[in-house]
Amino acid sequence: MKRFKDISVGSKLTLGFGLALLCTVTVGVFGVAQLRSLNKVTSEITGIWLPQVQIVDEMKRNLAEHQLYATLRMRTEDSQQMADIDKEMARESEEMLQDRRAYRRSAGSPAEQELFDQFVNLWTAYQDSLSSIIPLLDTAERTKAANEFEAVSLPTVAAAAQRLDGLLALTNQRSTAAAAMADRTYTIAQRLVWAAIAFAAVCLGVLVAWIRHNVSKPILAVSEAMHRLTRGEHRSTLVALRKDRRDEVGILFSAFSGYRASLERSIALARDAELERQNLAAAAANMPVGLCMFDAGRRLVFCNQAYADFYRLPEALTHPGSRWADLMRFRIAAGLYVGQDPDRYLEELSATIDRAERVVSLVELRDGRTIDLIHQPLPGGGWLATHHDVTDLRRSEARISHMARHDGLTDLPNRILFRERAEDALAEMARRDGKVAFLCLDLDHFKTVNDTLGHPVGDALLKEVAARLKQIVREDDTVARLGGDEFVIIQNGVDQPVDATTLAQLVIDALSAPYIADGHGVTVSASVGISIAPDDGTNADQLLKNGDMALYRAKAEGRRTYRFFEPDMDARMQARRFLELDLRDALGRQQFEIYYQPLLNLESGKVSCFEALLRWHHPTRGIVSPSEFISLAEEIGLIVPIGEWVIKQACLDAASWPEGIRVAVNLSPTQFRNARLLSTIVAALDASGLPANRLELEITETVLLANTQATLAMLQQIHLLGVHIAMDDFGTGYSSLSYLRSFPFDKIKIDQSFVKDAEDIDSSVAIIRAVTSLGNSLGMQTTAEGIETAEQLERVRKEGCTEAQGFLFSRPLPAREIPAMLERTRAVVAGDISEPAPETTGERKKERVSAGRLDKSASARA
Ligand SMILES: Nc1nc2c(ncn2[C@@H]2O[C@@H]3COP(=O)(O)O[C@H]4[C@@H](O)[C@H](n5cnc6c(=O)[nH]c(N)nc65)O[C@@H]4COP(=O)(O)O[C@H]3[C@H]2O)c(=O)[nH]1
Repeated sequence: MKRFKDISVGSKLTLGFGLALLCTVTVGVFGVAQLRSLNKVTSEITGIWLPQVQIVDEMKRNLAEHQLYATLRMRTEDSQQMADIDKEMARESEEMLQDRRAYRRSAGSPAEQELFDQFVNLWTAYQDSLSSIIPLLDTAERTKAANEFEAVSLPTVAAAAQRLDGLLALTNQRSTAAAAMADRTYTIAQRLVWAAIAFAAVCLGVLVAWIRHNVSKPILAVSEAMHRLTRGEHRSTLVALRKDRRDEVGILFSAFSGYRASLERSIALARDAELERQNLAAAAANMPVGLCMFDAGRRLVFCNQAYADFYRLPEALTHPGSRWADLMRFRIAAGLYVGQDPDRYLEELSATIDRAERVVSLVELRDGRTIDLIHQPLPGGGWLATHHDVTDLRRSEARISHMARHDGLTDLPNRILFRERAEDALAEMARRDGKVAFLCLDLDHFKTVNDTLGHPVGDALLKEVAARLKQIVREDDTVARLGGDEFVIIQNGVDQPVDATTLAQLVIDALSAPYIADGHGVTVSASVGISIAPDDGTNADQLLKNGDMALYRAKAEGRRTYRFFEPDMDARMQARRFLELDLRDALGRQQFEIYYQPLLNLESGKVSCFEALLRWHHPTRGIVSPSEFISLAEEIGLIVPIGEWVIKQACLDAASWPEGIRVAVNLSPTQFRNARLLSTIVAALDASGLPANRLELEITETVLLANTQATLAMLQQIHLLGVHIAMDDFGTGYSSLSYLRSFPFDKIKIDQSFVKDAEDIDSSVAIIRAVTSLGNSLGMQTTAEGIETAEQLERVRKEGCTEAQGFLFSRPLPAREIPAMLERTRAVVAGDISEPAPETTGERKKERVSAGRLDKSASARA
């Protein structure tokens, strides 16, 4: 059901008026009824009672006059008078008759009727008495007549008059009652009218009050709120108003609320738009891009500060309305225009504006700046132009372009520019029917330098290498760095292969000279692989690949040298890749075995140690020498797990040997840098039960290259366990005697190349002597490697070596051959054997490769 407040104001007013009307009509109808009965009473009074009273009064007068005439008639004797009186009496009688008839027509109540009837009877009796008396007057019986008149007529008249009085009294009584009733009816009617007036007044009052409260006031409030809205006070406008009404006022409220909400939205939108406009204006004003807008009349609409600053415009020219032509003339006059013909320039610009086309152009200013100009025509005429100072950007682009094509460290061309230059060189070669040599080179042991001395030293070294290379090559040649220590030289105009070898040797010599890199003295050498176009290839990729293979060969064949590409190298590289795949599975397939070679203590004449030398039983190739796979294992990161296996297995084997015989295990630099090394050694000793002092670790000088605190700390920790540390291959690497002082080695192993040369080369003998004397003074054992003959043994013994190792005593053999090796060594010491042990089955001639623990080529001494 609808709530009252939800009924519309119109309906409420209609309802109110209806109710008021109903009440008023009811009261009015009642009042009219009262007035009607009043009218009836009044009619009765005037129409009935008053005439009756008049009739009765008339009858009373007629009766009295008739009685008077009758009395006179009794007394007169004059005949004339008698006749007149008779006439009058007849008239009176006639009038009486008329009155009686009139009265009878308006007969009243039964009591009145009865009285009237009594009166009529008495009148009739009176008339009758007179009728009998009057004739007596003319006779002598006048006295009798008089008596009779007094005795009968007069009392009858009196009685009749009495009846008339009674009748009059009754009539008066009824008319008085009717008057009283009329009076009452009038009072009621009057009260009803007043009540109706009062009710109408109250209704009107209530209506007015209601309208004031419920219509006028809200309308006023809405009007006031509208005024406040107009004044901008739109926040608290309708707080006092009821908003739950559903009538016209409610609709007005909600319309107002809707209007206010929409106004608020509009205001918010306008505020946002204004904020946006301000932001845009601020952005436009502060953006680093010069911005200007001209109208169709070529007058300035807007320009920002950057635009004014770009062209150093005076303030007067930056105001809206400034003419485009003035601005341009100012810019030309200020010397910012580069061309020769300013007028023509202006004409061209003007034509561009007329064409209303979007134009993007780069404008070079006389002061060196470059402006990126975008001219954008606007729909209504005019145009918007952005002026972007791209000077720095262009420089950056040039720099980025340089960086994209040059190596960041050395500033040499990188792979991208190398490829471009290679293509140019090959194209030129094709035109001139000449040759181009690709010299691929890298540094020998650069990785070791990097790993041990740190990257800053490595970087400094590479920079110096780049500088030296640039000095060597001709201007039209290209030196590029392809990554790491990988360089390539494109040598143009090669007539003969010797031109390439000359350059290669120059490179090797230049790069092998000592360096001071980041404060460290470093010596490296370089290897070079040469491929020559068009014989070895006609595109850069092929030539590079072939040059790399030649480089690999140069490194494999001793480093610090150069090699030309040969067609079969590809096949060898393939073989190496297969070897790598096999090596990855070798440990899991238990294809490794440790061979041992005895070391003889020259003072006691007994075997003091066996060196553990790893062998790989390859399923198809037979026994593979470590010189073939250790460097590969280093490269592919397998040396750590393989080395751990060797330490564990060697300790286990040695634990079963006679007391006092140690086992020596080779450690590659990579293994030594592994943090797990110490725990591996401890675990191997624990597992085998081998005393720590029966384990010897052989490290090369490269481990000590870095000579960092971490390296020395690791050595100390291993040494503290009781493990012996030997410096292996001494003399082949950097041969810095200072390394011997940096750590208390237990043993120095003099490389076998010195032993071999000792017979012919005095310097080798001198070196052996110097090392043994140094070892003696530092309390270190000195072991001569590679003893193959009794003479060599005698020589090293004479030079003071304390230990000897070589084929004379035994070749490296499996662990099960230990007793046989001990037997043979005793025979050698006793002088029963003076020839080197024969080569065993499957053992191949060892290749001297210079990587990892195999770094002991004779060439390294050079
Ligand atoms: N011509 C000649 N050679 C002799 C003579 N006496 C010993 N040799 C050879 O000289 C090498 C001595 O080992 P190395 O200098 O530590 O040189 C080792 C060592 O640096 C490395 N190597 C061997 N086993 C391992 C290993 O388990 N771990 C690591 N990291 N390197 C190993 O491989 C190198 C080569 O090992 P092998 O081929 O076994 O070669 C052995 C041995 O067979 C001799 O009188 N004449």
